Parts: sequence; structure tokens; C-alpha cells
Amino acid sequence: MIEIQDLTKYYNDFCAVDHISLSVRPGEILGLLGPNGAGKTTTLRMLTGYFKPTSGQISVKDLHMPEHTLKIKSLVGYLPESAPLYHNMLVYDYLTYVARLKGLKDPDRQLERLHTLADLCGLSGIMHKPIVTLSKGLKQRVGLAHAMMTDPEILILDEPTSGLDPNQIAEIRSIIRQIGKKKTVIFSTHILSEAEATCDRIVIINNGKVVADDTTTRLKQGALQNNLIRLALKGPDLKTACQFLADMNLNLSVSALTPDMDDQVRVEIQGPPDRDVRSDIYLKIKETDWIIMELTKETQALEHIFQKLTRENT
Ligand SMILES: Nc1ncnc2c1ncn2[C@@H]1O[C@H](COP(=O)(O)OP(=O)(O)OP(=O)(O)O)[C@@H](O)[C@H]1O
Repeated sequence: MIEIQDLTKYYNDFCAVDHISLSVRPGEILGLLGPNGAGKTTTLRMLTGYFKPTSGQISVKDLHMPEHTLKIKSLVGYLPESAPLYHNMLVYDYLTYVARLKGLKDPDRQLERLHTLADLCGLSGIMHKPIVTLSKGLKQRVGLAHAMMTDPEILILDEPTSGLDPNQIAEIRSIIRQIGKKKTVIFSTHILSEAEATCDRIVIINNGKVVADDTTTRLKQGALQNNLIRLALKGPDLKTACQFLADMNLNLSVSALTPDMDDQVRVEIQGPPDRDVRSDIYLKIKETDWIIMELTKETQALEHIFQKLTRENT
């Protein structure tokens, strides 16, 4: 649906987007995740045709930029980071104005579209309120309705939940998920849980480069494979416990967690990535008279992966 090849953008001699390539499938909700200044907005602006790339190719449904920029713009709804709204207008008047601007001239069709958008974006109760009186979350929903006016196949949202309170974030998330059932959605965020909760796929960018690109499920699985095992034992001393684990020949890397306390030895074990060695450890310890006080998998959350990827490349 969307193909980006070697997309690069320089601001003077500063490289904000550095040879990014990715493809987005129809119906996918893709999260462009990265810390502040990673290049998310710049990438989205090039994708929506508002910025010209320094180099690289963008195509949407086999239409190429820059030749077909206008046609591509007609397929894409865009919600910029701060939605430009006319604050002194009523929501209804503003959306009617947007409808006319977008070529929806017939009053019956305008009304029908406004009804649909009011339902989708939860605006029914505020259609006759001045925009200036709305909370940031409600303004964002009006911006979303604006972006969806022509029922575009693709929706691009730049930090749609930025500055919202947790309830407003949950509402926008649920609207995005609803929209994502029928549309292709790309949205940027610097909040991992945001991407994790809403997206089918996450592309992590840092310093203008793609540092990870995978389905949310696989990224999570990858994070889980990097597990550590915590073991606490009553019985042996630290040296004996470490030697015992080394003798299992499972290529375990063992490190002491804290000095012996409460007569317990506590260690952290890094096992092979493709095998959960807890059962091996349990069965071996069963042959002794030691007592297992703890044998748990310390799962490395996706958060750690994100931090690692975005720190390592800084
Ligand atoms: N018009 C500009 N001129 C010069 N540098 C710019 C311009 N716009 C952005 N930059 C720089 O390019 C880099 C990427 O900015 P961009 O806004 O794309 O990042 P971002 O990931 O969207 O960050 P944020 O989450 O803070 O919006 C940043 O270092 C920013 O300072």
C-alpha cells in the first residue's frame, strides 16, 4: 500500500531522516515510535506530501511522488501534531466548512458525513459548542474528524495523544483502533505503551534511522526471549551453587545478585535465548537436599528493548 525507499531529509547540513525504508500493508495500524527529535514528524510530512525529501522514493498504491503528489494527498487524511482549528467557530460550522473545502458540496451528503464522523469521533454532544471552549482531547477528536472528512483510505496521525490526560488518551486510542478496522493507519508516538496498545506493527526510529521494524507480537516475543532467570536457594553457599550450575553444561552465565542473606544464595542466570532452562535447573536441584526459594523468569519488557535501541544508537 505504502512503499518508502531510502527516504532522506536534510535540513541544511543536518540529516533528520537517514535512508529510511519501509512498507505498510493495507489495513495495518503502524506505530512510528521514537524519542523526541528522532525524525518522526519529518518522515510523516514527507509521506503526506508536505515536505519534499532530499532523496528517496515514496509511493502509495503504486502512485509515485512527486508526479502524483496531489492524487496521493487525496488518499491520505493527515492530523498534524497540533491540529489547526478555527477556534472561534462552532464544531458543526467548522466541520461543514471543512466538508465544503474538501469538495463535499451537497448539503445532504455533508450532513450525512458529519453524522458519521460525529458518531465515530464521539462529537455528537459538542457539535454546537465553540471550539475554543473544548478540552485538548475534544479538540483532537475534531481534528480527527477533519482528517477523516473525505473518508480517506490512509490516515496519518502525528502524536495524536500528545498532551492528553489518561482518559482522553484511552478515548483517542479506541477511536484509532475503530478506524484501523477499515483503514490503513500510521501514527507517531514517543510512548512505547501507546504503540504497544494500539499497533499491529511498530517501527522504531532513532536519529533518523530505522532501528527496529516488526509486528508488535514478534517484538514482544523477542523481548521475552532475552529472559533472565532468578534463582534463590537455601542450602549451598554461593561458590557451590555457581559450580553446580556450571556443571550442568547448559552454557549458563551466572552472576551473584546479592551476598548471602537469610541463609539464601541468590543468582541471576542468563540462559540460551532459545530455551527455557528452568525445568532443567529444577530437576537437577531436586537431586539435592537444597530448597528452591525462587525460580522465576525475569522477562525483559519491550520497554528495555526500546531503551536499548534508542540509547545504543545515540
Ligand atoms: N525545519 C527544521 N529545520 C531544522 N531542523 C529541523 C526542522 N524540523 C525538525 N528539525 C530537526 O530534525 C530532527 C527531527 O525532527 P522531527 O520533528 O522530525 O522529530 P520527531 O521525532 O517528530 O520529534 P518530536 O517527537 O519532538 O516531534 C530534530 O533534531 C529537529 O530539531
